[in-house]
Amino acid sequence: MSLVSSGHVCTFRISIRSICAIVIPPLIFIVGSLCSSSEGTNDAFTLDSIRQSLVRQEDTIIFSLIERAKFPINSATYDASPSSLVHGFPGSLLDFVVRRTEAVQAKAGRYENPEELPFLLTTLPHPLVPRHNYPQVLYPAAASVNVSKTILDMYIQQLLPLFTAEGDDGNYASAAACDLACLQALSRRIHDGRFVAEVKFRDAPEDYEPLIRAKDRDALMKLLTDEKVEEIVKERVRKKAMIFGQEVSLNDTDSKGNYKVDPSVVSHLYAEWVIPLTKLIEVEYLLRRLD
Ligand SMILES: C=C(O[C@@H]1C=C(C(=O)O)C=C[C@H]1O)C(=O)O
Repeated sequence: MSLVSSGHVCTFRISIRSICAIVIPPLIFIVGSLCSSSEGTNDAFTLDSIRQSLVRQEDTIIFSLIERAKFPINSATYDASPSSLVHGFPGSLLDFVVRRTEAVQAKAGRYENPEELPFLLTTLPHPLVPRHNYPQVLYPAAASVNVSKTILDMYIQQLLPLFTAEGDDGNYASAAACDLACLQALSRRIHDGRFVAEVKFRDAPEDYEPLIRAKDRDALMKLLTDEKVEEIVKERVRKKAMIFGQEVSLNDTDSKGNYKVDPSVVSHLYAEWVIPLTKLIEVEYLLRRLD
C-alpha cells in the first residue's frame, strides 16, 4: 500500500495544473490538492489511511531485516578508509552500492515519488522514463525535511550489531544489497512523517498555527504525539517479528523460540529510532508549514 501511487493522470488535472503553474507557488500547492480531491485521491490522505500505510510498511521493514540477518555483520562492507574494498572509490562498499543503485533508480523514476528520498545522491540524474503525476500533497517549503544521514549512521553503528551475528562470510555485495533494502524501507517510513504532519495540520490548523508561529518545538511535539498509538505500534511489530521470523517446521515442538530476528530488537528499533525520528520529521515539517 503506497501513500502516493494512486495519482492516475487525467487531462483535466493536467490542464488545471498547467494553468496553476503560472500563478504564485502557494496557490499551486492548494490547487494541486484540490485537483487530487476532485479525483478522489485526496481521500487517501486521512490520518487513518496514512496509519494503514505505516502498518503495511512494518512488514517491509521486518522482512528486510530478516533478509539482512542471513549474513553475519561483515564489517568490511562499511570500512570507508583508503584501504576499503572498492578500488578507486572514495568510500565504503555500502556507499558504492548505495550511490550507484540510487543513480540507476533515479533514472528509472524512483525519486519522482515524493515518498522516496535518496541517501547519498545530492544531485539526481534525470529520469529516463515518462513522468507519473503523483498527487502533490506536501507543502513545498516543508517537503524537503530530511534525516537520511541520521538514519544511515544509526543503521550502521547501532542497529546492525543488534540483529546480525558476529563474523565475516565474504558476502559483502549481498549484505550491502540487503542493507540498502533495509535503509530504503526505514527511510520511507520515517519520512512519511511529513504526510502525517500535513494531515494533522489540515485537521486542526487552529491548534498548530500559533505553535508554529512561536516556533515552539516542545509544544508541537506534545500536540502531535499519540502515546496509545505508539504503544500499539511497538507491540504489533514485536508480534509480527515473532510470526514472520519463526522457523517453520512440520514438527511443532522444533521451532519454538527461534526467531530470525529477535522480536525485542524490532520493538527496540521502533521505540528508539523509528518513532522518535518520525516525530522529529513531523516537528521539522510543521515548523516550515507556514513559510
Ligand atoms: C505517526 C504518527 O505520529 C506519532 C508517531 C507515531 C509513530 O511513529 O508510530 C505514532 C503516534 C504519534 O505519536 C501518528 O499519529 O500516527
